[in-house]
Order: sequence, then structure tokens, then C-alpha cells
Amino acid sequence: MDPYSVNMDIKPGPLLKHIDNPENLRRLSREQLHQVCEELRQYIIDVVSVHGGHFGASLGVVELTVALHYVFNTPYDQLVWDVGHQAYGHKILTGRRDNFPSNRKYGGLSGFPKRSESPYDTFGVGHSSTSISAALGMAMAAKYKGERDRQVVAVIGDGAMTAGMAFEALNHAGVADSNVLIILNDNCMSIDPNVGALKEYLTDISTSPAYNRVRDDVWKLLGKLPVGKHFTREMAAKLEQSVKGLVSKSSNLFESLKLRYFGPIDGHNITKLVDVLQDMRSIPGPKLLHILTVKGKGYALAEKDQTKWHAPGLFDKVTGEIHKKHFPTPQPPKYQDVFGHTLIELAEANPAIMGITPAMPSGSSLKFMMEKMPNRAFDVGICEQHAATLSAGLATQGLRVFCNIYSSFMQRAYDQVVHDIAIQKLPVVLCLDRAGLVGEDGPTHHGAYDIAYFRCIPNMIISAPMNEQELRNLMYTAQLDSTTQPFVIRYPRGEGVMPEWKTPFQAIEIGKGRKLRDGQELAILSIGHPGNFAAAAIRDLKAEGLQPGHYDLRFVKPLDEELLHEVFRKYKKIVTVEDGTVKGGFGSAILEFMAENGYKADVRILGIPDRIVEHGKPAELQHECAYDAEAIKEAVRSMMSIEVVSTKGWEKK
Ligand SMILES: Cc1ncc(C[n+]2csc(CCOP(=O)(O)OP(=O)(O)O)c2C)c(N)n1
Ligand SMILES: CC(=O)[C@@H](O)[C@H](O)COP(=O)(O)O
Ligand SMILES: [Mg+2]
Repeated sequence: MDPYSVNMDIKPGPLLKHIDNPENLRRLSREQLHQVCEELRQYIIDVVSVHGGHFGASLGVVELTVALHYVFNTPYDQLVWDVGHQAYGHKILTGRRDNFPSNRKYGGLSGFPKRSESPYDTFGVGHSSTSISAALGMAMAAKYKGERDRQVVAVIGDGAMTAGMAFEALNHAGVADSNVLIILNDNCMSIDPNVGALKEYLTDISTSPAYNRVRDDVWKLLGKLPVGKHFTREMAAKLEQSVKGLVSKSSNLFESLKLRYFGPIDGHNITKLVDVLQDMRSIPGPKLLHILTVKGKGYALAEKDQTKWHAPGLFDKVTGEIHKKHFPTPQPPKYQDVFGHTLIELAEANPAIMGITPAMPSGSSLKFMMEKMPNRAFDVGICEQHAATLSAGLATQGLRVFCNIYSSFMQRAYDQVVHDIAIQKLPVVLCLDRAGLVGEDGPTHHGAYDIAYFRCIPNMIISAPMNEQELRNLMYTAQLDSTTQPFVIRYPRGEGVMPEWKTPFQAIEIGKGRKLRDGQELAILSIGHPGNFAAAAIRDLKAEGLQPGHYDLRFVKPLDEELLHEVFRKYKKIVTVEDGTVKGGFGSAILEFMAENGYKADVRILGIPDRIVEHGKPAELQHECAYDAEAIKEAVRSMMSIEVVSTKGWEKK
């Protein structure tokens, strides 16, 4: 049976149903594009309401998406979508309409553009602010290969534009002499409201009479140019002079970086967009078109509460009611909320505590502290590197910073952690939310690598709570004066296990694990939340007469060596469980301990394997990666049936 057969009820509109690729779109008249936009928007609403995914961002670029595929010769001309959470319309127009209901599902379409999925997806995305660099690379390659007619377009949001990477790319694009068009999709929103001086600058450009005059003059000039013909160099130069002359009056940031700036224009006016893009195609060199759009456009509730409708989950498209699971008993809270509420409790008692998030106040729940203590908790924009070094700077002044960054986004700030935090041994608390397999966002967002990439850095303390109480106690421990090193606390997306989570604080001795259960013959060593999978497996195995011991190490670094000596003296069969990479992770740390101490045992390491893990529900992926309760039971059963320690084991000296 077709696993997505439920989608048969969702029908694309009469024009959209015949658009199997952009060629079909390009055969339509300009007048028909209004209807295409309407149908595309409706199809996104129909599918996302039932199947989930990102929502507001794609609604906001419906007109832009249609205009881009109408004007440009995709896939020969190349479109690079920044982040890619707004590319649903692009997917639907480029041959994936009927498969779109499988979006973000196990085995289905990726929620982001992905090169292996379609020739129209020119660059794999998910993390923000890569589009200008990637597009510039493509444009430079086209120039080098003599493909003068090839156009490259980067579409980047105002939120993504705040990142250092975007500025690095702009700095290069201005002098690279390549045909790259950057479209700045300005909706004044990141996931939460966009922040920073750039946001204010963009608002100024959009509202200032001087800029509006410039814009009108430019379009008048463009309007005089022959439609359907390419500009001559002379005409382009004249236009450039004119624009520069007018814009320089207000010293345009992008013009200063040697990019021709056009706009701002209404990004929901499809006719205007098509006209402007057609003109832009003929203008050589690097240029930037600033468009103004509304996130969630066309779905009133999404326009009104844009953060909530960034990725709302399933909802009733008619009433707008977001479906919530209803449980008869109190459910455990999300780890992120335990973090958010606990930080306020700690900050109320410790005036040195500050909170930092790079653009994820809602996702990390730092918003609770930002609302309550606005002078002590800050959203710094999509700027993970800055967030890390800013935290280091604050720490030099004796402040206790909780810098909350999703595990996969922390990859951006690796050098800052090494150079600015670890080498200087600054006691910044790095809270890594979304550690482990995050689910539907897939490989770009899985928090797979942090144990491995942080474990090799001297001075780091690396911990992972098995439940809410442990998270609170680790946070409490991290801010004590006696803690003098960088302190990582990693925890997963979603709920923990303790409905009654608000437990009294207790300091945890750094590097101390805990024995949860004595056993026979085999011990399970776990780190973090997957310890609950181990506990569930152990409960089931009891019925089979198997009694593994269970140790929650709490810290990957420093390891509880005393506890490990106890373990290796008693058990000769070991299963390690983690939601990080098998290579270089927690299990590897245990193997190192064994090697260093000459222990001999059979060891099985369960965790994320050495390959790219795709998207799906977390439980599906944990099962595929074989570290869920079922896999742990399997591992225990198979190891218990082995009599003799394998020759692969370590020989005790
Ligand atoms: C490096 C990185 N940090 C954070 C995120 C999380 N994130 C995804 S979309 C988004 C907001 C992007 O805002 P913008 O570029 O303006 O796009 P919009 O959603 O407004 O269309 C954020 C913060 C990310 N994808 N990558
Ligand atoms: C596109 C993107 O990067 C974010 O929207 C991300 O999907 C948020 O993830 P959470 O839902 O885990 O906050
Ligand atoms: Mg935005």
C-alpha cells in the first residue's frame, strides 16, 4: 500500500496539476501566474496542515518562487535557497508536487533542498547563510567555464543575512565580477522577530522617502528599456551610474560593498517581480534585489503570529486550531523548557548569570528569561560564532553565561570554543539543545557530532543529563563558583521523562557518574537521555532472566574513572549507549579508558553510525541506528549468548 495514500484527498488546482516542471510554468501567460500563485499557496496549506513541516516561510515566497522559475531557465540557471525551509513551492514546481506529502517523512522528500533529490536543488542547505557563498562559487565557475549566459541567484532572508558568513560572501561578491543575483527576502522576521542593527537599517531603507524615490527612478529607467532584449554594456553602465548617484545620497550599505542595489519592491506583486527579474537577468555583475514580503502571507493566523506558525505542527486549516496531543496524565516537559525555567530560578539567586541565544529564543526557551530579565538575556541573531565569543568576553568579566546553541549549529562556532573559551579556560556554560537525532529536519540538523568534536579539546567538561532532575542539577553545578572550566550540557529535542520535574537543586561532583542497577555478567554504560532506553530494555530483559547492570556516566569528560574501574573489575561484557557518533564518541572514550588501563572485555558500542542519517521520526531513526530499547535488548541477548571473550577484546596486562 502507498504509505502516503492519505494524500490522495489533497488535489492541486487546475493549473498547478499540469505543472510537472518549470518548463510547463513558462508556457503559461503572465496573467495566469496570479492563479498559479493562489493554487501553489493553497497546496502548501493543504499539505502542511495534514503532514507538518515549516509553513510561514514558504507562504511568504510563493510569488518569488513562481517568478524565479518563470523568468530564469532553471535548472540551467541556478537557484540557491538559503536555509531551504522556504523552498516548498520550489519543490512543488520542480517535479515533486505529487510526492510533496512525503515531505520530511522517513524515506520521503527532504524538508530542505538536497542535491541528490533533484537537479533543481543546486545546493544542500539547512543551516543558514550559506547561499551567497555557494551561489558566488557557481557564478565564478560559470565565468571560468565561459558560460556567459548562465545566471545564478541566491535567495536569502533578512534573518540569515545577519550571519558573518553572509557578510564574508558579500565582501567577496562585490569584487568577484561574476553574474550573481542576491535576492534579499526581507520579512522582518527570523523564527522570532529579527534583531540587530541590520534589521533596523533594512527597515530604514524600506520606509525612507529617499530610498523610495531612488527605487521609483530606477524602475522608471528600467521601464524605458526595450523589453525582451538584453542590455548593452553601455545601457547597464548608464543605469549603474544613475542608481549609484541616487543611492549614494543615502550611502547604501550594499552599494558600498560594490553590489548594485535594487529595491525595495513588493515581493507579493507577481507582475512586478516578473518584470524586475527579467530586467535583472540582463544586468551583468553582482547585484542585490531587496524585496519586502510577509511571512505566512495568505494565511491570516500565520501572518499574525509568525513565530508560532514558523513550523506549527499539524493543524485544522479551516479553523487554524493546532492539534495537540491530549493525555490523561501529566506529561514530562520538554528539556528546553526545563532549561528555560531553571535558568530563571538560578539567575534569581545568582546575579552573575546571563543568557545568550543565537536566534533561537523560542526553540531554546531562553525567551522566558528574555521576557523576565531583558537586561540579562539576549538574542544575538543567527550568529553562533559571535554568541560563543561574546559569552567568552562576558565571562572574562566574572559573569556566568549560559550560551544555548543547538548542537548542530554549534558546529559553526568550533574555533570560537577552542580559541576563545577553552584555551583561556573560561567557565562559559554551553547548553547544547537538540543533541542526538532531531528527527524530521534530518542530517543538517542532527546533533550527532558534539561529543566527538568537544571531547578532544582540553579543559572542557562535557555532560549529558538522563532526565530533567539531572539537567537542573548539572545547570546548578555549572554556575557554582567552584566550577572554573567550560561546561557543556547536551540534551535532546523533545520531552524528558519526569512530569514532576521541579526538584530541589543538588550539586553534582564533576566527573561523577552513578550506578543505577547492579547486574550480572554484562553492564550497560549510558550517557544522557538514551539511558532511559537502556532502563526500558533492562526492565524487559528481566522477564527473560537477563540482568545487566546499568551505569549512567553523566560526564563524557572527565570520565568517572573510579566507577569504570568498578565496572571493568566486575563485568567482562559491556554495551555502551549514546545518541552521538560511534566514532570518537562516548563509547570510544570507554575504549580509550580500557586500553589505558589494560582491561579486557567484549564491548559493543551503540550510537549513531559512521554515515549520514536521513530524516524521519526520532524513534524511526533511533531504531535504524540501533540504539533504541529494542536494539539494546538485541545487543544484550547476543552478547550474553557469547561464552568466551572475543579475541578482539583488550588483553589485561
Ligand atoms: C546556522 C543556523 N542557525 C540557526 C538556524 C535556525 N533557523 C532556521 S530558519 C531561521 C530564521 C531565518 O530567518 P530568515 O532568513 O529571515 O528567513 P525567514 O524564516 O524569515 O523566511 C533560523 C534562525 C539555522 N537554520 N542555521
Ligand atoms: C529551519 C530551521 O533550522 C529551524 O526552523 C529548525 O527546523 C528548528 O528546529 P526545532 O523545531 O527543533 O526548533
Ligand atoms: Mg526573515
